[in-house]
Amino acid sequence: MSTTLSKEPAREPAPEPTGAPPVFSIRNLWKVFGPKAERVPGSELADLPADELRRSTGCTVAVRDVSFDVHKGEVFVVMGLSGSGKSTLVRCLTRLIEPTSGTLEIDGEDVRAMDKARLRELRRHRAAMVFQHFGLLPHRTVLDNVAYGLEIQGLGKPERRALAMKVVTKVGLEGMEHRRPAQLSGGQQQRVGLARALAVDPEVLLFDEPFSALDPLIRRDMQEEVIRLHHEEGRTMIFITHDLSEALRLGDRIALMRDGEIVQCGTPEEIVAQPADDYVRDFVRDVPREQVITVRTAMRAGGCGGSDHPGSLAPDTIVAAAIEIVARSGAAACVVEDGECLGVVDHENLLAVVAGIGSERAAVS
Ligand SMILES: Nc1ncnc2c1ncn2[C@@H]1O[C@H](COP(=O)(O)OP(=O)(O)OP(=O)(O)O)[C@@H](O)[C@H]1O
Repeated sequence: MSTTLSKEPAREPAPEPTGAPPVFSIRNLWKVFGPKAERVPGSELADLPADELRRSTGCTVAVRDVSFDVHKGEVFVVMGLSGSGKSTLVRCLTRLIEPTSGTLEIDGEDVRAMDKARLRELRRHRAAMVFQHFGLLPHRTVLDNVAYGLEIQGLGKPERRALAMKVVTKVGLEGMEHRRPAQLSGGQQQRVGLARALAVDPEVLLFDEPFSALDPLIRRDMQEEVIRLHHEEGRTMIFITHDLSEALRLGDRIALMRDGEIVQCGTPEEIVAQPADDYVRDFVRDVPREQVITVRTAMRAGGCGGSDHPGSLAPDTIVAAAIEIVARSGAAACVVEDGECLGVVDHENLLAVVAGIGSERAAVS
């Protein structure tokens, strides 16, 4: 799998959990499709190979005993190959697909116990979904498509149009608000889909492979748009993709799925530097490691012993940037945080990252 990444510096880390309940908290979640699905989770049937289970019971395990939290302000990416269970998992979060077993909370509230009205409220106000096929209404203008969710909420025409116009501007569609969807490019239509989800000001945005139908340049544009919006608003986002470079670019954390299970959940750096097993290792094999791994992982821990800290790199500096600095100065550089020297990087540590030697042993804090 070949991967290209931007040469942007390492992204700001996601906010640390504050002790507030996670936005989403998922424990031992299963989704089994088929007759009498509820007998499968946790039973011997669940251990059968997928083909055999299907033959003997007519059931398919799409999500298998999955647990994770999504924290406020985080971009959480669910990644995996086709059929690994990404869409099913994310649709279970708002019960667009009914989970078979497990617990599921949003802000500490039990989603599985919600009645129809509460669920509608959840989907409309709290967790809005942006789909790959944008589902725009063809006879409505851009503005009225964006205002659609507000109309459902019962907002009057002038208010909803004013609000929608603000969001249209935010996603860069100003001047196109009176066009109809057919008069827009695919990328512009996707922006309308994004604006429509943003207009209801949801606590969480759920993206289901929203950009996979777009050509690579427009796709890149939209990824940057999402990063920009996230920086501006700090909104919690859950993003499905099967594209590794998209996951690495967007995710604060990535859950990598295989056959319905999460095989590893961690920061892009953890996944690239410390793959949990051979499957993940193979998945990330072609990632340009120097653009994901930081000097915090690459450094030889322990202060330099001096006080002027030559080079003085922040711990989240990516190795690619550190290589340039060390190569220019011809000397080792210190990794410094709050005036304290955490360690030193030199040619040898930095080259080891590029070569994929040793960093799996290093701790990623
Ligand atoms: N309604 C359904 N009935 C039976 N099996 C289903 C149903 N929906 C999904 N599946 C199966 O569940 C598994 C996971 O599917 P899912 O669509 O969640 O995967 P995905 O990772 O999102 O794939 P893709 O990237 O192709 O969309 C697959 O084996 C799929 O065939």
